[in-house]
Amino acid sequence: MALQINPSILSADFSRLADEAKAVEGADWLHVDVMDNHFVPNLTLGVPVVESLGKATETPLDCHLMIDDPDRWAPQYIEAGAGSVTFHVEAAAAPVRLAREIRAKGARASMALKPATPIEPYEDLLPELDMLLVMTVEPGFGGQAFLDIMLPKIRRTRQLIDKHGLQMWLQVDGGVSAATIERCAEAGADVFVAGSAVYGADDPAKAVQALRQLAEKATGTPGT
Ligand SMILES: O=C(CO)[C@H](O)[C@H](O)COP(=O)(O)O
Repeated sequence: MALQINPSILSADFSRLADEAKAVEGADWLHVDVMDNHFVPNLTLGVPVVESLGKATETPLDCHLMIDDPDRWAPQYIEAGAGSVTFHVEAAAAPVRLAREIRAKGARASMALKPATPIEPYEDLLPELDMLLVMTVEPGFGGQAFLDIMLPKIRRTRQLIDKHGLQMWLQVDGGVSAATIERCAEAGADVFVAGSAVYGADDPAKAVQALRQLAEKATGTPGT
């Protein structure tokens, strides 16, 4: 199992996005939170900014669409340079068709679950996905406290992935920090989004390394 740390640009200084992206080169992916002020009560950035970010960094872009109508918008984020696109199952009209379209366009297909959305109804969809994102805060804002009531869902999702013999990744996002990453890793997550824990640190690149070491220690697994 590869362990990956994905800094979330949501916690960066938006007036210096290119520099902030460069500050975490060495991370596995740059997590880009797209919010539309409808699906979540916050507004961040859209396709043109993703396109510019892609030109500013060598780190591949992991775009998390917290938006209504991802069926319509996801292809545009791939064309803008996203290497992985996550849509919310609560917002997608046709999640299977959307996952297939994302893969057909050459990106990794990922589906997210808000905290109150269970994994079990979506077991049969797992083979259509390259990653499943279990939100560990209510989506919309960085800097929230980790919801440890999500740990059983992370465990159950890992069991389903293993039961089906899938190689897909299991991502967690929200409140992931030095204080919580080991519990997430022990529960079976292998991709960790961290916003304030990385960009709130004096040295974001060192914070990425420190988080990676903690996740590796918790699982006894070297990362990528
Ligand atoms: O999706 C998100 C919020 O909806 C962010 O990626 C997440 O909150 C990261 O910030 P932090 O690590 O500070 O919680």
